[in-house]
Amino acid sequence: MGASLSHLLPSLLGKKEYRILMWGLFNSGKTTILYSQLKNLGPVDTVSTIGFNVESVTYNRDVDLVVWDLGGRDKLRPMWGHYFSDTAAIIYVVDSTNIDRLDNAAFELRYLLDFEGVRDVRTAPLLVFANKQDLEGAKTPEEISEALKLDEFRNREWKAIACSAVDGSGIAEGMGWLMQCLQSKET
Ligand SMILES: Nc1nc2c(ncn2[C@@H]2O[C@H](COP(=O)(O)OP(=O)(O)OP(=O)(O)O)[C@@H](O)[C@H]2O)c(=O)[nH]1
Ligand SMILES: [Mg+2]
Repeated sequence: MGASLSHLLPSLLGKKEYRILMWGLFNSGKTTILYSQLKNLGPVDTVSTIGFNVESVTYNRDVDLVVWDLGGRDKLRPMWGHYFSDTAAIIYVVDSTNIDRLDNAAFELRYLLDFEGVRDVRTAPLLVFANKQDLEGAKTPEEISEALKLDEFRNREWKAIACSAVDGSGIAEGMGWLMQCLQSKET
């Protein structure tokens, strides 16, 4: 009862609520982005996520987000269809310093986007966070876009943005782009 009322409250107040799915290889920085930056909790110690985290995030006065952070090691992929209905947008997080795993990151991104039965994900805008830019050797968002072959995605809006989950750079820019995509879809 409490949960369903709290779910209804934003729409009763005229607030928009968007469900956002965040994924990427393990250790890419998803949980750090969620708690340190989106929930604004400051530095956090994370452990590799088993299953998922789901959190409500107040984006601004008019918009709430429900962010699903799926563990990169998740063995529960057959269950994905249960989480994804009404997904408005996807955030894909990449460790920009881990060049050896970029091919794998490209493969796993397609696995997610092709996932059967995930109707809304087929057109949802895609924000790629090229994370860990505070570390030496981080690839640029252009290099990450190329490695992930993002220009193959012709039927959805996408953008790669440099960020650091540790110092917060780029997070607001990325989320701002995503919100613009979502709001322009509605007008
Ligand atoms: N230097 C630096 N370290 C980061 C950054 N983002 C995350 N980390 C570190 O990378 C490690 C993994 O971060 P997590 O947020 O747990 O990664 P995850 O993507 O949630 O991993 P899984 O839950 O296993 O899928 C942690 O030690 C973080 O402190 C970043 O932007 N810069
Ligand atoms: Mg995690």
